[in-house]
Amino acid sequence: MEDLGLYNPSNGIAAAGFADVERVHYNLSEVELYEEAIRRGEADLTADGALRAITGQHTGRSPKDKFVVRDATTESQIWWDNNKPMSPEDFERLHQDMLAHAKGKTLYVQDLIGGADEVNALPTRVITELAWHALFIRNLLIRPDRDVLKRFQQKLTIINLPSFKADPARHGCRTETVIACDLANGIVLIGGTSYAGENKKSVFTVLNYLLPAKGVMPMHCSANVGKDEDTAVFFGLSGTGKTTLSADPSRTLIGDDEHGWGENGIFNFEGGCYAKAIKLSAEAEPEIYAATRRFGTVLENVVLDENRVPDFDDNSLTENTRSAYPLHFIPNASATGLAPHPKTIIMLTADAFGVMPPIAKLTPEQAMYHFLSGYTAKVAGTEKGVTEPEATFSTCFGAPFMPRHPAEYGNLLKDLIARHGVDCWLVNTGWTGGAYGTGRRMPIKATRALLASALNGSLKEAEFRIDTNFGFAVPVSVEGVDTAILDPRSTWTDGLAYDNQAGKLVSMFIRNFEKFEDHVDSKVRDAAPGLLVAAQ
Ligand SMILES: Nc1ncnc2c1ncn2[C@@H]1O[C@H](COP(=O)(O)OP(=O)(O)O)[C@@H](O)[C@H]1O
Ligand SMILES: C=C(OP(=O)(O)O)C(=O)O
Ligand SMILES: [Mn+2]
Repeated sequence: MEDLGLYNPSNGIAAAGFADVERVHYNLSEVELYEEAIRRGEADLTADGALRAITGQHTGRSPKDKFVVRDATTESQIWWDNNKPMSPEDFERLHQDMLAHAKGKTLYVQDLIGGADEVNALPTRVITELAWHALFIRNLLIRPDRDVLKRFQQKLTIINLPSFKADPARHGCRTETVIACDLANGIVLIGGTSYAGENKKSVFTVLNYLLPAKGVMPMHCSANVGKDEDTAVFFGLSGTGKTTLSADPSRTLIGDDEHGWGENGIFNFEGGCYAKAIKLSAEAEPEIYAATRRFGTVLENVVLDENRVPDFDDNSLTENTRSAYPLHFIPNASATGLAPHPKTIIMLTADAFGVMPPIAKLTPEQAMYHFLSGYTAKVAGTEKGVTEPEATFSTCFGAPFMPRHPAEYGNLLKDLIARHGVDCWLVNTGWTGGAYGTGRRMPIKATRALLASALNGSLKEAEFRIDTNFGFAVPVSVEGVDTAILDPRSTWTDGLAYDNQAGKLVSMFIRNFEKFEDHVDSKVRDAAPGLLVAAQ
């Protein structure tokens, strides 16, 4: 039975090949989705009125199970070294099998928009098996007005059936879990995982494919804007602080994760945030904490106590606990998702080796070098006994979401930085006083103080030293910040151990960059770390 409500029947999901489903709910409201999710036993109400769901086996994304259809359109467009191909035949079989799997099921449809900029907006229909996924994606994307819904025409369709198990022999995938992107036809199929983040990052992947063709730079970054219309964007891999640091009471939040940069400035792709909830504290992150403890928010894998109060310190389900809420749950969020051309670019890294300074000024060439490198370090925190951090180089600070060659994104960014005279900084939100295991995480307070002076322009006037390992400029003292942390070597008890660790990290950068050397000019190659030391 199709409950078409506001809909022109020609745009029901029957037209997309679904037949004999038990029921389809179109664009249910938050309250209705709560009722559905709780009635069906998918989720629980928390003491604060949030909706809590547990995802089981998958508590994070499955990048190894993500595929892009390789056809005549995508063949020459995609960076195949980084994207796994799927044949159109395998995709079609997967599609048909998922449509068959949906028979007899209740489905939830949300018609939403990816992209706050009207010209670049991607109307997206998300068809889910789980009511709580429908609420998640409704919180995360842009919710069109009711009158827009009446004439909604999707350009992207996401079908997400967590109970569907893919068959590697039949569908050309790797495991029972699959995220298959047909970029030419605007269809994403998700099966075998209920981690909600796959939904939002699928929209991001499609926009990362579409926008460069229009000369628009898609970015894995958060963004906010100050009173003087001074926009800042914060690039960074997962866990580096995009969401945490973009929530700033003195600035208007544009978005916490994905933006485009076009002719008129930047625009959010989304209409909501997806914050990490592990160890969330009211003191360090008051806005996110408040947004997390209220009606409408979806909590993912957060443990509740016997009174259904969230315990943010409990990592027994995963380290990657999440809170998903609409943008307006942050008090000073933008209503439009639009902001002027950035004045400042921050590249965030969580360096678990404790080598990088808490902030460094980058030349445009160094910015390009670090953008293409995309360095952060993962800590093996969830595995017992493992204390060694692991370096990650994920180009454009988001390799799993980039269908095109990094040089395409790099060239777009390089031109934008030059055209708008943007100041670029590298910020280490990772370890200080030693590597992970010995040192401690950079205090959020210190990071915020350094960012404040970078964004208000005063930091540019500071005295700088040139870092002998990385060649970038590091401030010697900053008002309101403990001078000692500005020089990471001095925070280690053993200076030679620092030099040794720094040398290892420099080598990792150099080895990683080899694949980009033919794609950049000599000035960017010369921005590599270690060269300064060698020249001395
Ligand atoms: N100095 C710091 N700067 C930013 N985040 C920090 C810092 N120290 C600890 N954190 C924690 O690290 C995590 C950063 O995660 P988040 O902002 O969600 O990253 P992203 O959005 O880039 O994935 C949060 O849990 C935050 O509390
Ligand atoms: C949603 C995600 O992004 P981030 O951790 O950057 O917030 C994710 O990696 O699943
Ligand atoms: Mn985030």
